[in-house]
Amino acid sequence: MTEVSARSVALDCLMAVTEEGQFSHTVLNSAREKYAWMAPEDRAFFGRLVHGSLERLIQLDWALDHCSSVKTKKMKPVIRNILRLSVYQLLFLDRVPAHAVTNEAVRLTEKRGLRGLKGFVNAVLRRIAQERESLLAALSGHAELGLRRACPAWIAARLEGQYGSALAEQILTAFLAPRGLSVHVNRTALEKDGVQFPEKGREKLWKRSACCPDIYSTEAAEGAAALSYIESGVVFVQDLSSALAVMAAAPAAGERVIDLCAAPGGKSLAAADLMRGAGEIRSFDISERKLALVRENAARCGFAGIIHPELWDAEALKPELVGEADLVIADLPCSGLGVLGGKPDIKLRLKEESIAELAALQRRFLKNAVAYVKPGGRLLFSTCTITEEENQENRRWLLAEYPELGPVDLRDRLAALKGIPGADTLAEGWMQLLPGALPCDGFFFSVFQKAR
Ligand SMILES: C[S@@+](CC[C@H](N)C(=O)[O-])C[C@H]1O[C@@H](n2cnc3c(N)ncnc32)[C@H](O)[C@@H]1O
Repeated sequence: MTEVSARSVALDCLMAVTEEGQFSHTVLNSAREKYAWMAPEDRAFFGRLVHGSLERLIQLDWALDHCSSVKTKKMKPVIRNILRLSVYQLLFLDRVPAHAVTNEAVRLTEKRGLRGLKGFVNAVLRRIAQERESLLAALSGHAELGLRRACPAWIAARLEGQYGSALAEQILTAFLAPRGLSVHVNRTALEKDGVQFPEKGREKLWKRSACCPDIYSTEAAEGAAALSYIESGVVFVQDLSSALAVMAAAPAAGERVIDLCAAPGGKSLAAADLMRGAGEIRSFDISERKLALVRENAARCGFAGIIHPELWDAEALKPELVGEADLVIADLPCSGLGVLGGKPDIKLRLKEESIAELAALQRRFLKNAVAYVKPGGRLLFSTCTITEEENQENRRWLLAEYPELGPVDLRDRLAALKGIPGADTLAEGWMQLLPGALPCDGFFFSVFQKAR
């Protein structure tokens, strides 16, 4: 019975993302809060439905267009989304029998006041259930990479152009793989409070990263195993890629750090931990709402004394900070093509022309970032994307525009990455992490030192 409500919540979330343009993680977080009374498995179920339907949306619409007389574009939004949720279950989830999926979709159609379309919904879903195997075979063997791997054609073409067919396929396949939860251990808290992580008897739930000793991951559904650790600040949620970027910048105890675009605070937290809570981190962001998260995260992890969140536009220079920072972290807004696995709505939302606009925006932020670095200090420039324009081209631009910047050899700092595809550029001070090569997001980092 509660599963009916879970589907109804999933429908509301999917409508908010696809019809109103809201962000999936924001919509899902609010739904999880609002429906905290639901059984954990129902909350996990609506989360799975929304994430999966967005992740596979292109394939779901293709299957619907194949099996319905009315094309998805012409359907009423609520019907389109009821069908998407249902086709996702029919094609990609084994746990719910086809008749139950169809019955629930028909019931939902009636509940949403569209009684007259019950027959249509029923007929389309019955046909998709009947043709399931041939639809899946047609998708997985489709000549177009985008359809084969549930990604807009322009993104697939761009990745093929930049990385070649085999690597583009690897990247897009990795985005579709199930994701566990990755956390960064708060060594400062462990040392101070004598706490052990993972607790005795629960070690088997966690896998320590071979590339970064502070990162652990768990397969446990919805990260339930991690909740109490996160709440007590023993760990914080962080992908391996972000932890590697901060390790590359090597923040040290007592340093003055500026984190230019800090929210929700992941890099600031990792830096504060490597600094063992000693020094100063000015954590700027343009969003007051997101700065509240930095504040919350810092307090929970015991770093309120070192992390100082502040509302500031990275495009505006703070003259009193020019030449003051030992380290500037410029983890900049970007197209987000490296995190499609966790935020699948990016592939539905992003426009190709935004890539050039974002690359230009990054240069405006980087100009100020360079100014804050003191002689002999470091700059970390990173993004969670995998496009040449935003990453390598902006790195080359920095070196050409600011002769006082030089690359930092990162081989010793990230010795565990030796032999990993893409790690050969660490000697030049940068790396493009690609999903599939390592169990992490697609991410770019580059570290520079300013001449003394
Ligand atoms: C990639 S996220 C930063 C992630 C963060 N460094 C972390 O590790 O948790 C980019 C951030 O840039 C912020 N941002 C966007 N435009 C900005 C601006 N003009 N000035 C300052 N921050 C900005 C966004 O609010 C967002 O929080």
